[in-house]
Amino acid sequence: MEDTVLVVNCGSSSIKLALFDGKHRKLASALAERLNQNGAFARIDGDQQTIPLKPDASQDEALEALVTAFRDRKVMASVPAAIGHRVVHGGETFREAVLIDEGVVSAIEDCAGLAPLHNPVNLSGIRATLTLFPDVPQAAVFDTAFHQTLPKRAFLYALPESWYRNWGVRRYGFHGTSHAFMALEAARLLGKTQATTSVISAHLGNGCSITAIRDGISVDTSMGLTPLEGLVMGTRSGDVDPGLFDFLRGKGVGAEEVHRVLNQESGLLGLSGQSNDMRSLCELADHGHEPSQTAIDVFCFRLARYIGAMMASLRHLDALVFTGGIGENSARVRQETVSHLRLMGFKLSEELNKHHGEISDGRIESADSRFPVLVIPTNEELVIAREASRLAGAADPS
Ligand SMILES: Nc1ncnc2c1ncn2[C@@H]1O[C@H](COP(=O)(O)OP(=O)(O)O)[C@@H](O)[C@H]1O
Ligand SMILES: CC(=O)OP(=O)(O)O
Ligand SMILES: [Mg+2]
Repeated sequence: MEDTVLVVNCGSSSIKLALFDGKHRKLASALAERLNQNGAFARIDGDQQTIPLKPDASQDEALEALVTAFRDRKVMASVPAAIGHRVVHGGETFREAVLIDEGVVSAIEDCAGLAPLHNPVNLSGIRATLTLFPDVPQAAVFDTAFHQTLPKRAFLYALPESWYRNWGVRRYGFHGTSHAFMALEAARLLGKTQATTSVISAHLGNGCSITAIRDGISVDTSMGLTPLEGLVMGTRSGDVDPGLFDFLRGKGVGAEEVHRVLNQESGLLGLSGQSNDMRSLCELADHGHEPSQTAIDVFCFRLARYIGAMMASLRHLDALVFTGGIGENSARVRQETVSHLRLMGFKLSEELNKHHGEISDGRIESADSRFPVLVIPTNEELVIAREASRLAGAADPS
């Protein structure tokens, strides 16, 4: 058996697959998109050829096709030594990554009510690889695990206490794998240990969340019971007044419809009326499309407010960190966000913000900024691979 590790990130309409060698260097990655719709496609990154898929292929079918393509193209010569899965919601059951057995599968099923868009598809990925590789140890790595250190004052809603006790209604937080990686990488870049590093980590991808990390652990975060709370996202609204539900009921719009719109038709897409994709919105705004500029403005202002809010959880701040597709790539979003934070002493260097990849190790603040500001590429797959091989190694009797 080769000591490769396969990482599976099964989303509601996509699968991301990555293969690492025993030293956790990425050997290959692949992507299947638009699953369960009429236009599914898949490809190995860096490969022009697409992988044939049925137009309405499911997660299981796509996963099997991707694994077969890895084998056919000799990317994966034999069965992997370990498999790691991203699982979005681990509730309060999972404080850390675990090896998957029947009990773990049923506990993940129990958490599905809290993440109906994510956990069922994560489980279908797990079931598919259990069928394809029945003898390989498999680990579940939870988005929520890193946030299990939140203090009560940060995770409780001001709701009847029995809702928490009986039904687990509390703030859980997500993107923990990415935020944990930011804690580790920021410490490395700043020449410190994780246990003494305090950062505010902004993960801005399709889903967006921000976390206050004090001395290496998560102490506050913007997402809540579900990944809908907090920042403006691609199609998700983030924070709204819950009074909205009652108000719209009076207009004949039921709770289910409001829920659907808040998740799928709001955020950047809802505000711009055009796209959930920040890159497209920046282009549209450059061409004078006002609703797109408004969407960017609301996005950045909400983010800046949350950065201010996260300060309440820290004793000192080593850096503000940007990551995720938007955080890593959009100098405009970083600039507009930080421009709201002058009073707190954050200031960017225009030059470094635009060209940090070429001329600095990710630092983009100006010389007179009170705090460092970093851009760090996230690597959730690497964290999952490390966790999976650690757990598989621990399970291996040899
Ligand atoms: N150069 C860029 N400028 C602005 N936004 C970008 C750029 N590159 C990527 N993005 C944005 O990043 C977002 C996707 O982030 P990503 O982390 O890849 O998402 P996911 O959560 O699906 O992993 C999209 O809104 C995309 O437009
Ligand atoms: C939890 C969450 O929002 O995940 P994603 O960003 O992958 O949608
Ligand atoms: Mg990504």
